[in-house]
Amino acid sequence: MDMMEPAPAKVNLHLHVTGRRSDGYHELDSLAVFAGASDQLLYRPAAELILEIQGPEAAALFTERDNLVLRAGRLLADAAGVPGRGALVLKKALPVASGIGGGSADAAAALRLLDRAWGLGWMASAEGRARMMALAARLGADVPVCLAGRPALMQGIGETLLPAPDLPPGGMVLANPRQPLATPAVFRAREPGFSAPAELPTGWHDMPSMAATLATLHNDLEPAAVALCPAVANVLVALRALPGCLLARMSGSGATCFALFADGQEAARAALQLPAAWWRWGGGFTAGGGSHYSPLASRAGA
Ligand SMILES: C[C@](O)(CO)[C@H](O)COP(=O)(O)OP(=O)(O)OC[C@H]1O[C@@H](n2ccc(N)nc2=O)[C@H](O)[C@@H]1O
Ligand SMILES: Nc1ncnc2c1ncn2[C@@H]1O[C@H](COP(=O)(O)OP(=O)(O)OP(=O)(O)O)[C@@H](O)[C@H]1O
Repeated sequence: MDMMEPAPAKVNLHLHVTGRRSDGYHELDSLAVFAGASDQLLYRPAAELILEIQGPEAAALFTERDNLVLRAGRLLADAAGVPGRGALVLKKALPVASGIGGGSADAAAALRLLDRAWGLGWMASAEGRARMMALAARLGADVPVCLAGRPALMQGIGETLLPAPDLPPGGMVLANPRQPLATPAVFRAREPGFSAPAELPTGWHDMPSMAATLATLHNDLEPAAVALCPAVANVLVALRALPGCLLARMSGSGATCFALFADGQEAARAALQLPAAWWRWGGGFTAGGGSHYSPLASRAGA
């Protein structure tokens, strides 16, 4: 019997670039949430660590020499001092290089799944979770939030996770014009200058009030992404024209954009009105997936 772990898409509701470190990485302030759109990772025992990739978005990874799932598995095996064996199947449903952290979600799912499969039990103790978080940060800036697997305010370069405001129920549409965008290129194309961190309330009771707050914020990578991939602007226009759309914005480094709706069923219906040539998804928020936990520090004033 296979073991399974979901790898849900991460969506940046706002993304302010607040500074730049001497090593070139950018400091961020970003409210990250998770959509129901998800990859899946399966495990069964095997003599060595191998990965098979299936699913509608698998082809983009067939030439990938160093899949993040295998990197995560090797890193965990080394850190835990175990042989690190298993046959993994990645069912890839999220578009690759699209600003919704698909690779990061897969790496985080691999850490959670192999922790269970290899009987390590790291995720069951605070000390083990801290060690796992450190491994996640070595795999990529988005991997810690994906390991946490629940809404969080990301700061630092992504390794500092603070509690998210209480989120209202609601719906989301995701749309991608099927053009990959490389994260480093988008950061490089950014106009110079920095934004202040967002000032967020402790929560929102309904989606219109959350959208009203978010409308005062922005994604600092959006202009650079539009310059590199003009189709992003078309996606934003199409999302804003959907009935019931409360706010539309790009996620992460793009090109995927999201739109917020009052409820999940309305979002699911709206997604079907977008061009079928795009990757599109509509539904509700999720608290994450699988064995998520909350390694979140406390937010000043929260
Ligand atoms: C833009 C976001 O998606 C927002 O959630 C993430 O910050 C990107 O996270 P990621 O794809 O996991 O990023 P990584 O794989 O760690 O880094 C890819 C490249 O993006 C740039 N990068 C990434 C994260 C960050 N805070 N500052 C950066 O400047 C760097 O050029 C880095 O070499
Ligand atoms: N399992 C994986 N899924 C997706 N990409 C992977 C995977 N393993 C390695 N990669 C590499 O990582 C790159 C970034 O992929 P990913 O889909 O995570 O980008 P992204 O959605 O823009 O991420 P982010 O929102 O974190 O910036 C890909 O171009 C690919 O070369």
